[in-house]
Amino acid sequence: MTSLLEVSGATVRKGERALLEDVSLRVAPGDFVAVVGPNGAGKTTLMRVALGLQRPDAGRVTVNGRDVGALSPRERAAFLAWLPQRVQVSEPITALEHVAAARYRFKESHRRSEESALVALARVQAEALASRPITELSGGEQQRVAVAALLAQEAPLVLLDEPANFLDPAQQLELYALVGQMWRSGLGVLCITHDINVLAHAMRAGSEGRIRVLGLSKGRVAFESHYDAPDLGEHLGRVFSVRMRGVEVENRRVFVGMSLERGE
Ligand SMILES: Nc1ncnc2c1ncn2[C@@H]1O[C@H](COP(=O)(O)OP(=O)(O)OP(=O)(O)O)[C@@H](O)[C@H]1O
Repeated sequence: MTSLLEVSGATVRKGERALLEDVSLRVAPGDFVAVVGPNGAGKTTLMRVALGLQRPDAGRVTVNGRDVGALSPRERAAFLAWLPQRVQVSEPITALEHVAAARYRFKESHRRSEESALVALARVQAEALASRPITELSGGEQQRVAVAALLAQEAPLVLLDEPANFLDPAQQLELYALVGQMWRSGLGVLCITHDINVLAHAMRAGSEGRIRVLGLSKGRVAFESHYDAPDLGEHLGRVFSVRMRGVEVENRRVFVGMSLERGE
């Protein structure tokens, strides 16, 4: 399948420093690409570059074959939907209005947008939140509404920037289970996280090998692998400067970090 999103040799500099150096990746519908790396590795910079919010100093980003910078917001919204760490809404609009607004690229009546928004809210079991002001929802409820907005946008690729960062374990699990459903329904997922274990909630036994993992360190690609690769723990350990071991828990592979000293 063609890669709808292609980042080729992206480099971002701030003064003498390279925040991103020659990073490439491709995401097609049905792909799941996880970008992992420690704080400051350049993950969010890569996300901003992929979304066209930051122009790389070198390299290129294309969406459906066109330079991302040449796309209007409406055109870009037809291909890429973005789930940030936290919903940024200062106006007390309702959850329904928020989700309906994600359909702005469609030329349709307000009523039609709201009908589609209700369907999207129902898909994430959040119909009961429809008339609640979004500013009054808990972090987990807001992220569920944000996932409904992603669905309502009907874009073939979703970009997630550590969307579970502020959520408790139960809410994290729920959010990534939803992401897994979206992936299985055929969407392409580019997911940035410093905690690889959240991905275990998105996959089903047997699908680990389909999750590509790109490790970033100091702005560079440190490794490219798959979730089921035997040496993934070693790769992760190297970029996070710990020892990492993959262990099976209830048929899922998770990674446990241990200090370097105790192993030596
Ligand atoms: N506008 C900026 N000016 C200068 N340095 C910046 C700017 N934005 C980011 N940086 C630096 O670039 C590096 C990469 O930042 P980035 O936010 O992409 O990392 P990250 O991997 O997403 O980190 P985290 O996991 O902490 O969110 C960091 O060292 C950061 O301090």
